[in-house]
Amino acid sequence: MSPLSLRTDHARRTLPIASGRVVREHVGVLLREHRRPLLAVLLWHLLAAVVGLAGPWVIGQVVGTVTTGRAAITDVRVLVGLLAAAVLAETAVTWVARRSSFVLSEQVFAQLREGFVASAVRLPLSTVERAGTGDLLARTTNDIDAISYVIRFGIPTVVVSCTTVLVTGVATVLASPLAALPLLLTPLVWFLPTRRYLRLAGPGYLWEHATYARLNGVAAETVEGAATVDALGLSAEREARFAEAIRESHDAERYTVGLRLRWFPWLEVGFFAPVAGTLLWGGWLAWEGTIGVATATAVVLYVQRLLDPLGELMSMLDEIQFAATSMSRILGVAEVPPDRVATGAAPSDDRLAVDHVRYAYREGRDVLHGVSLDLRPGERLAVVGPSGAGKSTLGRLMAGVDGPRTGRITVGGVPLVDLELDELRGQVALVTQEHHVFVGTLADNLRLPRPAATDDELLAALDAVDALDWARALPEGLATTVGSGGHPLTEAQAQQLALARLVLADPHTLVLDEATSLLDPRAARHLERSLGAVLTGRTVVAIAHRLHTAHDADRVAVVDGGRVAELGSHDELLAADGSYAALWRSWRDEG
Ligand SMILES: Nc1ncnc2c1ncn2[C@@H]1O[C@H](COP(=O)(O)OP(=O)(O)OP(=O)(O)O)[C@@H](O)[C@H]1O
Repeated sequence: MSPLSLRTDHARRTLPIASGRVVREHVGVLLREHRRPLLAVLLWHLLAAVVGLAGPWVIGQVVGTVTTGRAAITDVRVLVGLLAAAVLAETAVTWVARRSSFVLSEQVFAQLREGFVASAVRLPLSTVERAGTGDLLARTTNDIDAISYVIRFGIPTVVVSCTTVLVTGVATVLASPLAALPLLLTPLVWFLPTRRYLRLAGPGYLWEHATYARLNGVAAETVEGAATVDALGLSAEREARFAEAIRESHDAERYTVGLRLRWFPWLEVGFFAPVAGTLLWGGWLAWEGTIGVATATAVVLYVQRLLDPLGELMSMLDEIQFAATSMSRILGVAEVPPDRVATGAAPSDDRLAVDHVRYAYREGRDVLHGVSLDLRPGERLAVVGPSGAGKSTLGRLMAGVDGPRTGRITVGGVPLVDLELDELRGQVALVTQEHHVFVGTLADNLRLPRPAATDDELLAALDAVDALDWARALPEGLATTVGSGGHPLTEAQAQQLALARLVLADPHTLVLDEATSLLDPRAARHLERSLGAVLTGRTVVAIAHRLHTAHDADRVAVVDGGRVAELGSHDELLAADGSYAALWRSWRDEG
């Protein structure tokens, strides 16, 4: 497979990538929004470039005066004084110009980063899961870094270089159009190689970025699953994955380095040809007497002065090309369509209803085939069935994590996906085995669902889940920093923290997805007591993998092959003698 078709393959698997037109439009909007400061920056740099012209002109005068052989020492002194003043003025104006462009760059960068963070946190969970965390991580780190470099150093460099090149170029031509002719060599040498480079570099850099995303994904997965890697002896497998991801990055980098290696020599030729040209050509013109020595000297110095900014401009062009692909990845995050649009409709009651729901993770492959279920407020419904039947998928849909492909899941008559997320979480919540403790105080962690909760309410929520004792025993109580790097919490404590958050969110319906199955039995019993307190008075859907949960439930739904095969109370289903009765008998006999 060619590098570029590989790149396209990568792009399909990752989050969207904005088109070049979207990137250009966004840059246009940014420039328009910062029009005034940008104009000020341009004027300062223009002034710096004009002041900078004085130096070569004065040197030209010194050379011209000295070569006449009749120079008075006072004339030379005056010129040297002028030169010193020109250098001082250039330094001062350049300092002000650079400072103003740095301030502008920081403002633009902050705006871009805030926009990205806002889009990233709004991403639908299903999209992040499908794309993998590596891609999002790479966009948050590598891409933001690339853009930050270009905005912080690129904008100032481009502005300085363009104005210097423009002003110096015009001054050179004004000094002597004839002597400035070798300047034309530069565009002649650069045109074709630069066009080719720009055509290939964009896709090449996109490919490179995609391989970084893959590498990040493998690294993040390995760190997150370090305990599993260790327990199952998966180091060799992880190493092989790393090696493959690194090889892919290496191939991508080789490709883009190859592009640069073929482009750079032409840049070098384009730099030095006009200097050598003006030196020879200007020298000959002065020798012939067509122009004066002072003019020839000034033209050669001007052309030489063009070299640095041109060099910086060209190397920035490469960085800009790299950052433009980063920008298309950053802006691409905002192109993910929302998976829900709040309509403002308010549920009329607490009834959750599933109506002919179909759902597919991959197009054309439904895993739920027209599921309908009506929950009775306050009941406990156990969902049982063989592995892969669609229980967890149904649970996610009933909690509004994903929207159905067709059909409706409503609460009080309003589809879950029509509710604001905050509103939804006050109606129905999913309880899983995954309980993230965020870095912050215990109080911060508890207040996530209800930022306005008082300390007393937090303590009451902890008490409700039997967690008050250990929470009080923490070094600083509610103010103790927990989460990565903070005071360590046990797995059971982290789960209780999540349950206390649920008490504060106070949804009327809970979907439990095997919430206690991974804990050791003692912790599980303790946690079940805490859970029991949270469940009281709420409608509960328990995705059950132990049948005794089903036995205790008001009703049992047997899901098989993405359909509700049986629905009724434990006794009714036993009497019906269907698949539930068979499952129950085999479980009881095993027990
Ligand atoms: N993220 C996903 N991407 C693609 N397919 C998925 C995904 N999650 C689940 N599936 C598929 O959907 C089907 C239903 O899976 P689901 O996890 O809902 O079943 P389950 O009844 O909860 O199984 P288990 O009891 O083993 O957890 C399975 O065929 C599964 O392979």
